[in-house]
Amino acid sequence: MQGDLNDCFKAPDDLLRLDDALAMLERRLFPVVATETVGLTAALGRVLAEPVHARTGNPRFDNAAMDGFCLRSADLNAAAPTTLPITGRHAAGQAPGEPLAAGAAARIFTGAPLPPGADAVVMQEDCTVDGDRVTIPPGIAAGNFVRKVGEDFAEGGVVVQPGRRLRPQDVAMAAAAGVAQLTVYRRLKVGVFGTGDELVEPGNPLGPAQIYGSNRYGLLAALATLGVEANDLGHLPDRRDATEAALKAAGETQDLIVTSGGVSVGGEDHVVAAVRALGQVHVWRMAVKPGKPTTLGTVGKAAFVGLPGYPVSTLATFMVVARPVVLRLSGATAEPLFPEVYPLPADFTFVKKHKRRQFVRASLDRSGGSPVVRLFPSQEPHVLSSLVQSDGLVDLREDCTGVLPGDMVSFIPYAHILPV
Ligand SMILES: Nc1nc2c(c(=O)[nH]1)N[C@H]1C(S)=C(S)[C@@H](COP(=O)(O)OP(=O)(O)OC[C@H]3O[C@@H](n4cnc5c(N)ncnc54)[C@H](O)[C@@H]3O)O[C@H]1N2
Ligand code: MOO
Repeated sequence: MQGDLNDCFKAPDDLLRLDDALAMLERRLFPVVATETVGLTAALGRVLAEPVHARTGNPRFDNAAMDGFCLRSADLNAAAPTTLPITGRHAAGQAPGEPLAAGAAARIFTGAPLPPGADAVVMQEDCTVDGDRVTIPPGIAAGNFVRKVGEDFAEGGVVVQPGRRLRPQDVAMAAAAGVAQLTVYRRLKVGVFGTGDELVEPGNPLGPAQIYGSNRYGLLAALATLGVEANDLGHLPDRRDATEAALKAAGETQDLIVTSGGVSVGGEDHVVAAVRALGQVHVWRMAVKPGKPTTLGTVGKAAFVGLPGYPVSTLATFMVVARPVVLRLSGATAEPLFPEVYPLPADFTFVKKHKRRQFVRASLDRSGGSPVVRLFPSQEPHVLSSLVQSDGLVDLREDCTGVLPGDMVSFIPYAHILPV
């Protein structure tokens, strides 16, 4: 194990930097899927392909922000209370009807259109009602507690931009704009393979030297969070012919193929050779830890991402490399390929090799008040507990050579890069 990792630390200069890889993806990847129309209840997580134009403005008309009384502000005394007759009643959903007479007030409820002439609402808690008369305190100006027409968005305007992976608030916005059907990209078809003769399906007995295959399940779950059609294509054995045949078939049915394992330099690592035979390898090996053997290419008509086999390496490289590929191929251009990082003080010491971008697993410790970043004790790529028992990744850039307590480090919560 340590021998493998020592090799990881060599950090030769010819490895592709992550930022260069992301810039390349940004330039070269475009949506590969056609569009379809979905209703609002099916829209969450789908990628919007055409702008949503508002069929109506919001607010659609001037309306009351509070339950109370509407009036003409010009009728009020500037410095003393004003008593006005109550001449009407306006509830939400009712047409405003006749204009409000000069020198009068009307009962009004939240959301009701203001009658013509009224320009202010006073909340009922501030008014004194005596029979059919209401006394209004001084100091009420025009516009008081009035929701003005078009304040939120205008009729005909774009309320949700294409390229957005629709969030609950985007769905609500489309509904508020009166749009029932949205044009979205079809779900990207992503085929997932595990690789390795040692792998056994969870739930089955293990033979000597066998282990449970976990990466496929991690990847299928991670892909599900991106709104794609994730297809479980099973395990590839450590045989070149079988690997090639399975990848070839997937290249005909999938938009993207994601594999884990079999991309390093071992005699049983057949994936890269198979991809070369079937298509092209654009990137093999990156200056990222974990993730050195990460492979990008094409197989038939499908894009290909080969992730390293160690379970932590698989999911970490999914977050920083595969996720951007999925976003771009799905048409999701509204969000950055790499998530926002949060500068936070480190509560650890770490020695890092120069020239290699490194993502370490860490948690936020708030026991002392404001949060500090605490490193998970093991950063070995086979220690899946490091992902399970931590809150996010710390992004240590190529030029960083180490971290001391109190240094500011860039923290990426899993909630941002691998949300449920
Ligand atoms: N001589 C060298 N050896 C290695 C190098 C290197 O540069 N030179 N790189 C090391 C690094 S770093 C990594 S990462 C691994 C990646 O190699 P592979 O992507 O080919 O991964 P495998 O060898 O297939 O598997 C590695 C490890 O992970 C286990 N594994 C694989 N798939 C699964 C799965 N689906 N579920 C659970 N566990 C899985 C596998 O049994 C191995 O233990 O290569 C180093 N070697
Ligand atoms: O460190 Mo490897 O590069 O674990 O993926």
